[in-house]
Amino acid sequence: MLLSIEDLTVTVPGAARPLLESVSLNVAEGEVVGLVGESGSGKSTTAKAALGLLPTGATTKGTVRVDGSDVLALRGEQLRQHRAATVAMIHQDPRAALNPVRRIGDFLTERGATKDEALDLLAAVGLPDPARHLRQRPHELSGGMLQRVVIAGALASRPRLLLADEATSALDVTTQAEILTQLREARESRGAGLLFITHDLHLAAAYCDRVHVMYAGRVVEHRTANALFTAPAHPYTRGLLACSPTLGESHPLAPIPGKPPSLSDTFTGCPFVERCGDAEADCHTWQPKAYASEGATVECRRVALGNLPPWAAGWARRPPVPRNEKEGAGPK
Ligand SMILES: Nc1ncnc2c1ncn2[C@@H]1O[C@H](COP(=O)(O)OP(=O)(O)OP(=O)(O)O)[C@@H](O)[C@H]1O
Repeated sequence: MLLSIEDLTVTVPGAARPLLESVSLNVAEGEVVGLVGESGSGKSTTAKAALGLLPTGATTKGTVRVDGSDVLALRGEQLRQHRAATVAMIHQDPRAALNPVRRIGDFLTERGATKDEALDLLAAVGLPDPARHLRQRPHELSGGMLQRVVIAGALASRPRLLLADEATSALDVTTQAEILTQLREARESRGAGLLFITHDLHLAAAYCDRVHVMYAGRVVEHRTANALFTAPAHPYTRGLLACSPTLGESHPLAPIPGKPPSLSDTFTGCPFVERCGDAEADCHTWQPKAYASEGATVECRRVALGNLPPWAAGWARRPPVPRNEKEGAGPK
């Protein structure tokens, strides 16, 4: 497995609850894995953990392995090498990644590309005039072109794992589609894995092989993209689908009531209970844990009990079992 995050909990001083709690997530070679959720759910913190980049003063439990290396144990030169060569992160704002006074060519060669490779990379990400772009500075290119440059820069070091954090969210839909295609091709031709972070569940479902849904620092559902889209099991996933518009389908948008919790909010039971239209009294005291069935996991007491709301009936053909506990240790 290229990226393997096991039961990761990240706590920072001053926060009433962990930033991440019991997060488990894998990305295999050549795979595109999605990470979705509202703002503050912990998506970026999860991706940064793969870079060994955690908030100052953070304490951790659990493991993060990339290509076999125990990332949280890397220090000094090993950590620098890991960030420079094994993993590459692409952010939403390309201008933040580029030095405004340096030429595009310098940006690529600083990342290990020769001049010929830099030309090939710019062509590979769909830029029209690579030779000219090499001599240009960031202010001479549009936002969409700069994002392609940043992707070329991420590929220059031939990383094993690409982390795309809302990498296409600021772009118009045509440019977004082209960049997603370039990322997929880059991944296929290089056998890299891609962790794709977005707040757009429809985009994740269309683009990824598997999707993790995060809420309040936890992975509340993990399924194949198709299963997540056609038969969401967690009420939060269903809420995300119901409040995002789709082309060609007319359905009234139904926002999820309430707000995502902040780091000062603590929970006595399921973190989603206050916003959940399907909650029962016991959900207020139910300690969340992941239940697994047929390669998927979900953290919902009703699903764990088999007491499914009608819309989640497609979830499991056999009773789910707790992922982290012995079979039989069922929910309250
Ligand atoms: N360095 C830090 N120190 C303290 N808290 C942090 C730090 N970085 C992130 N957080 C907090 O951790 C929580 C998760 O943040 P994170 O950026 O991972 O969420 P996200 O899902 O990526 O959100 P967004 O979509 O807005 O980027 C938030 O409440 C955030 O304020």
